[in-house]
Amino acid sequence: MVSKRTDYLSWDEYFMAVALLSGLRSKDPSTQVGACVASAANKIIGVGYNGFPWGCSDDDLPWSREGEYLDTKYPYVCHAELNAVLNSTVRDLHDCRIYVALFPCNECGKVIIQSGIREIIYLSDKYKDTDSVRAAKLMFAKSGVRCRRFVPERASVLLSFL
Ligand SMILES: Nc1ccn([C@H]2C[C@H](O)[C@@H](COP(=O)(O)O)O2)c(=O)n1
Ligand SMILES: [Zn+2]
Repeated sequence: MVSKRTDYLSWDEYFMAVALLSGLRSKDPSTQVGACVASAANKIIGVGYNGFPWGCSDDDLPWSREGEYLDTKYPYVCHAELNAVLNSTVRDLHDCRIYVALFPCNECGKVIIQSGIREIIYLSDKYKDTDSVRAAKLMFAKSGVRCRRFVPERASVLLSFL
């Protein structure tokens, strides 16, 4: 009898890989973030990546990190989590989880909580010492939104077009 494959992706690996793949669409030169919303039944409900809003050309607005606030990307860029929630095929995200490459900021934290998402699975927490992430964690704790770090059991997932 032929046995089934054993090295298939776990649900966590699958949704995190989709999040990371989505992040490859980002034009941000320094940090590319992708996010994937999954339902309790393990269906993909929405994906997103960080980028400028509709109608705001990637070539017109600044991608700088430093300088006058209005000359940086920060006031303009939509975060991956916001886009994943807004791109969702259903409006009610109760009991969904979101996979994201980078721990959510406070603004996305509010969106995640209000959408009904119950769990955040993140890869990096590189901005953990910022007030934004501290505020997000405080809100998640109060709202009962669980947060857990994705602990990889394999170093990479290979995609090949050849
Ligand atoms: N959870 C997050 C955090 C950040 N982003 C976006 C916002 C920017 O485009 C970029 C961060 O840029 P950096 O300050 O590292 O140059 O990542 C996001 O989508 N989700
Ligand atoms: Zn954010």
